[in-house]
Amino acid sequence: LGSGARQAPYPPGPKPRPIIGNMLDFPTEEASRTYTEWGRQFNSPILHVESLGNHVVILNKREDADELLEQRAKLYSDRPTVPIFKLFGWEYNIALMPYGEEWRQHRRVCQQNFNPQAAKQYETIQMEKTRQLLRGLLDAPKEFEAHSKLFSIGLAMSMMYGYEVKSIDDPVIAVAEEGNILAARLIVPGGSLINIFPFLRHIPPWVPGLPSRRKAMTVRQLNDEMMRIPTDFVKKSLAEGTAVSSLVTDFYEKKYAVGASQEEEDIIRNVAYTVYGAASDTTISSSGTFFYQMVTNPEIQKKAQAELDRVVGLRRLPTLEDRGSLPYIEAIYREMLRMRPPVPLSVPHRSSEDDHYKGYLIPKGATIFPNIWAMTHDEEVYPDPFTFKPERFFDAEGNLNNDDRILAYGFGRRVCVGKYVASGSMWLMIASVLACFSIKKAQDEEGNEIEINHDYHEFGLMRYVQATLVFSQSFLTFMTRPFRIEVASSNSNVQPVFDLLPSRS
Ligand code: HEM
Repeated sequence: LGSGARQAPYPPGPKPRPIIGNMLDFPTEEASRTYTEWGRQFNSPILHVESLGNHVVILNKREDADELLEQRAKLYSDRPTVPIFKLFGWEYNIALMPYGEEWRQHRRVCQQNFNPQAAKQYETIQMEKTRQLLRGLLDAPKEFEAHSKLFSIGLAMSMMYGYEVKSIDDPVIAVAEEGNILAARLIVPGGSLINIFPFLRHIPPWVPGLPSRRKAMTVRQLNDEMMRIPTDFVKKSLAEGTAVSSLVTDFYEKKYAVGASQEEEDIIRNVAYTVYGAASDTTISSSGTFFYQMVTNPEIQKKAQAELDRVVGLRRLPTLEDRGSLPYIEAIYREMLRMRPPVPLSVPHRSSEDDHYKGYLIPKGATIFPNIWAMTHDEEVYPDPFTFKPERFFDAEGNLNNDDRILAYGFGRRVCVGKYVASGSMWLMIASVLACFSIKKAQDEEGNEIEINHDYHEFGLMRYVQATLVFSQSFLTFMTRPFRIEVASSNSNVQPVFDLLPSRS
């Protein structure tokens, strides 16, 4: 700019302090809510904070996210990255790859394997894992958290590696969990400022809140293990002739038969590794939301069960083929991801050029957070946003409305590439659990319901129902829906639904 020209202002936000700018303003928890509050405070859906040349732009409205991240995707499809990612081994994670040829190649392989048509190949696994979940809930209802974890991680491991996770003590889970916990803590502002302020990596490791070198090394090791263990498993099972079809198995089969380049092999390894991380945590978070919303909304459960009984009947379990005829279950799925998007600030994008929007300057290199949570709690779009109300997805005639874009999956060219697979898994889980169980609060000795804790917590980029505290195990009960048993015993032609479930090994 010439000396006389005035640069367009940055979007509004908290006033920067001298030298450190907004360093102290970055929320350390509940970031999505804080940014929503800022939106009201500064009367702007677009916000800006900055410290030492690191710019962060927050988009609280869907229109702005659509305009920038979708219409102007060319400028907004990069990811913020810092050198320490490499130290962690995160350069293999597709969700974190810079926008460019390498990412494009990986994304293409994802699209080939997870597009709506290809997603159907996972239906058998989705059925199997859902039935294992039902069986687990039936046999050991108090351990429902463990079952839900096993379901989520088991799905990803089966789809990617044909690896059957038998229990949550499986070493593969332990490794992934530790890695995820560390990773999640490190990649959000507040979780670790290092992402926003790369210079912080020069600060001594004993400074609280900063990942130490040791932690970084641990992440790296866990990461390597996460890739190695299941890949070795696939190779071994192919050699032994016990391999089960999966993304990685199918690749090696092809490689051994007709050959494949090292580059292809690396891409498949990275896809499987990324999906394992990307699919597990999001699914755990959503199942937590599901159990929580169902126990707090018994009348919604009843309505859903009435639909299931009417459409599916009592003789069988729902399948993905029923999806089109179960609109209320669909609405529960939409509402679940609206109320509690598992990744409330999405995965940040990065602007690759200076851009001008609505009179503001969005500088090159800015970290862009689409605040999904703010968008799905926008009163103008979703009146009474804090109430769980599947009915909001129906029109006046009682048909599902066309609000089927699930914002929880993000935006633009970086939108969740696994969303069709995720959608199938979530839907099937909801329909199946509700077909078989009524989820209720537990009762104390006097028969009074034990109140559950309503807290959610934000953890890294993720949002969970606070596991042990909230759902302290005995606080939920899973009542098998009695009529199924009754019907079964009064009519010998009807096979009890639970007999259809695999027994627990
Ligand atoms: C309820 C479940 C899920 C939710 C809510 C979710 C959400 C998200 C979000 C918000 C992003 C970032 C989007 C953006 O940058 O704007 C993302 C990226 C991604 N997701 Fe998912 N996800 C889910 C399940 C899955 C599953 C099952 C898979 C794989 C089968 C998957 C694979 C990926 C990958 C590979 C990326 C990186 C995309 C890229 O950077 O190009 N996700 N997901």
